[in-house]
Amino acid sequence: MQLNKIPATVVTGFLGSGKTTLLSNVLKQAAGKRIAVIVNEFGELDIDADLLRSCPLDCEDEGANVVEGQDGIYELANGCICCTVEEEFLPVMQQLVERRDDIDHILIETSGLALPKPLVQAFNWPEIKQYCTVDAVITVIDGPAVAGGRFAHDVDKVQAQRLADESLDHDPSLQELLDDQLSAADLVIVSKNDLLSEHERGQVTDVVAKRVPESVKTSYISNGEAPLDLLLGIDAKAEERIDQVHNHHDHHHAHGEHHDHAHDHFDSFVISIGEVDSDKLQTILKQLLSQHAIYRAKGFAALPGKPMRQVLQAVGERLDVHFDRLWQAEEARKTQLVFIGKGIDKASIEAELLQAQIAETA
Ligand SMILES: Nc1nc2c(ncn2[C@@H]2O[C@H](COP(=O)(O)OP(=O)(O)OP(=O)(O)O)[C@@H](O)[C@H]2O)c(=O)[nH]1
Repeated sequence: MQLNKIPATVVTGFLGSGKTTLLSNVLKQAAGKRIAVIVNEFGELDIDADLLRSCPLDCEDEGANVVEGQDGIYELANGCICCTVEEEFLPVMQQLVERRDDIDHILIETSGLALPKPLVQAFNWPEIKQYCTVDAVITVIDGPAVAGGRFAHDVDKVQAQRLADESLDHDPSLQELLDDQLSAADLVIVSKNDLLSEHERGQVTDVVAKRVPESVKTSYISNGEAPLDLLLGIDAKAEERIDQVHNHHDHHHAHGEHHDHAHDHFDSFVISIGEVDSDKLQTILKQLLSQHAIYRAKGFAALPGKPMRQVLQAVGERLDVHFDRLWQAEEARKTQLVFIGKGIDKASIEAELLQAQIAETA
């Protein structure tokens, strides 16, 4: 009898495209399923794992059983999973394989700068292949960003002309990442459908159609809300044909040589300051987002006298802010934000943000 392999779903997509939002919805819906989650972050702070763990106030506690031990969420922070397959990903997969009787499904969120191919190829390593299969590579793309020509300059001529003047948006490495992340897709999820007009939806459809075969389904979703049977149980066995998928970055990975990888050209740092004035912080952040090539900023803010922690999420120039949960007794109340971008300077960004810090009173 053939051994039932554990299905693993690889969720990939650029910084801020909506991967964590999608995962968190899967976990909410997957009642009774025992799911192990591997979250990989490019920055040094594992904010996504923290967000997936944090239970909102209205949490009804009826979602998936995230598998026991390390609470089932494995964090691979500080690096890109596609470059640390052997050192970081494989050992975690080996741990999961040992616990295979307790696991129904594995969900893997790659960092926004990761290429899915090397990760999927790792499923052909004998230690993994015997017990696991890639159920699907799900590529999440940010609908409004793609329609706005942020990645692909074939969106439309007027946009392309406008973008030609904006160095922030005119970045060929982003197009390569989009191509490479889409080339491995078994399912394409276009996120932020709520922000798309009919015309923009058509633009996104055109961009996707040029990059994936017709057999690959595309779904438009809002706030990660997709039915579970759309996302899980696709049974694509993606590892079996991943070697045929062509990537811009193939040669960099071919001989374990990662030095000129696309994401080497991105800067990432964490800024940690004290309690802040929220309005001031948001004003400063918005200014920074419009002036610098910051692709992603996210983290938490501590506000004086507020028992709740504030989450800040910036994607491109859009900033979302909400309170997610109470600060816990053992946590230091501080404001911590990770920045990922190009040519961005930690000292100058920190100096700006410090203007929002509340002076400590003795
Ligand atoms: N309006 C809207 N916002 C969304 C949607 N999906 C995600 N967002 C927001 O987009 C931001 C980024 O979402 P995440 O789910 O954290 O994106 P991610 O791909 O996990 O980001 P990284 O892990 O940093 O690459 C957050 O502020 C989300 O609330 C959506 O469908 N509609």
